[in-house]
Amino acid sequence: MTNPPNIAEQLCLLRENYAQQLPAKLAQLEGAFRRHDNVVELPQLRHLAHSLAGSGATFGYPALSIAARQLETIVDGALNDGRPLSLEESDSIARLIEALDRGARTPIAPSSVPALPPSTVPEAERKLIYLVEDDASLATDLMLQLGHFGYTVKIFETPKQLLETPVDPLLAVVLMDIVFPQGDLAGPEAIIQLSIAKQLRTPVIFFSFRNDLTARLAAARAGGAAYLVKPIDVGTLIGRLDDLISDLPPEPYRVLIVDDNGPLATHHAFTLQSAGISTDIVTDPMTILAHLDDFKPDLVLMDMYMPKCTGSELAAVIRQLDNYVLVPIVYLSTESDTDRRLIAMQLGADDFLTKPIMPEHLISAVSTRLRRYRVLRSHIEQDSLTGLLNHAATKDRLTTETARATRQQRVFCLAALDLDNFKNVNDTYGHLIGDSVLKNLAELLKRRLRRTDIVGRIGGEEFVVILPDTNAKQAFGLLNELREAFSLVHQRASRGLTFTTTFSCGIAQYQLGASANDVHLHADEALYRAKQAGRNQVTLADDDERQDSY
Ligand SMILES: Nc1nc2c(ncn2[C@@H]2O[C@H](COP(=O)(O)OP(=O)(O)OP(=O)(O)O)[C@@H](O)[C@H]2O)c(=O)[nH]1
Repeated sequence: MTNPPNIAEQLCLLRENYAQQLPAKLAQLEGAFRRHDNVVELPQLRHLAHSLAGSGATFGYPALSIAARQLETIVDGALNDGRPLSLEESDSIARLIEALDRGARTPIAPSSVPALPPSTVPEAERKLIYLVEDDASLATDLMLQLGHFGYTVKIFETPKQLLETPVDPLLAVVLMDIVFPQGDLAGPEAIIQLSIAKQLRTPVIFFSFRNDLTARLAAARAGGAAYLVKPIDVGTLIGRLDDLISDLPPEPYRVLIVDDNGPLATHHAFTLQSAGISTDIVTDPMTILAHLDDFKPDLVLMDMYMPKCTGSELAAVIRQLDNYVLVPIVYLSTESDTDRRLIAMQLGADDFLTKPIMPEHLISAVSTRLRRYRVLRSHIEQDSLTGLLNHAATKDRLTTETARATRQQRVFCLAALDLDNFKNVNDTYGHLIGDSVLKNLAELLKRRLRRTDIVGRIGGEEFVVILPDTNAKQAFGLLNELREAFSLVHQRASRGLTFTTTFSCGIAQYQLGASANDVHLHADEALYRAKQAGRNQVTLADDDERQDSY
């Protein structure tokens, strides 16, 4: 998300620019009216009136907007009948032009833009965990295990040590044992003290070999967010941590604004950005396909009438694209004619918002639709076991990434991962334990990769990772690190037994002109070679191997 430094100032600047350009726009409209006997001028007159009707109120000229809208309706009538303006209509327009002039001289104060939500510490930085555990070997083991998933763990041997340490602002969670040499409930007692003394707000997970009601009650009274019984299953712990840290700022919503009126589009963009929504603007509708691919909007906010093509035509085009069949398309228009609205909606749009619109109304209307869309999309795209993208969604993302790389001459890598001898895991420990291995790998990939990386589960024990703007050498280093980390994760079987397992990986770097299928095929071939060479390794596709040696 790119928020401008001061949105209120930027909006003020837009208003000033608009005010400066207004006399010229009115003169242009008057000129077009003077030549109205020439029927060719009428569309131009309507266009100018339409533009003023849509933008006037947004920039503080509501009276001008109303007059322009009336003028547009009159010209529209004549144009629809294919005739020149009648004498009566010309008189009305002359009066409306006077009203436009008056409206231009009486701007109203701008409505305030909602303040930005309070900033949160970025996700990448909120991975610090305090672990309070007197068994040094258990503490070290847990620290290493959590480290594989990208968490930083600080160990305290006693609750007293924790009480004496200033709380780090980046602290995400406290992991607290219950029993210490100092007392059978020393852990929860220390947390109560800490909460009072330092107003600890961080969630606490208690863990213990004790599984009795007294211990659990003490943990609950100390405000524990979860209770785990030793031996701790890392997968379960990671799941709890994820639940607790899920108040992290979600990926910002993305709104694509399509409007040939640049200042108006910018105004809407600033309004939405003030609510933390990321925006992209299209002023030339003919460039929309590239914007869709690059920006991947969660909603398209569209003007109805633009030169070159109308909003409805554009909506119909968007609906032809498989990836955008569901994305909400909302018109932001001065159109009030119900029939025309209905026709426009039939071509694929979801709703109409009427211009001018108050900033808070725009934000609220757009946010509701964005939330609904994200929930719907996650149901359709997620693999239910791991929460990663499913096969179809991953394929879509790969196609999109390939198109983007081709167009922008960028690089990306595709990594194909497959668990080694997974059938043995299922046969030895059972299908449920196999499932938890799959979940653990998914967690590791989610936690250790960038937000911009795309992770999907495309088959039973097959995963892929798309790494945008990453070359083969970088991808090799990264996946090899993940391979090693995963091989060290203690997978928990029944009766406290643990085992380790590995994956093999093939990586292909996108080569200019290649298709999504080509890239996938090359990654699969490299994966096959990794399996043939003994498993638990990362192999590059032939082409990439020749380009660099490692
Ligand atoms: N637990 C679990 N197992 C699954 C799932 N989907 C597929 N599998 C199992 O994954 C195993 C895949 O086995 P194979 O394709 O023979 O490969 P492998 O044993 O992993 O051996 P290599 O790939 O050659 O290293 C089969 O036993 C499948 O039953 C799932 O959702 N859960």
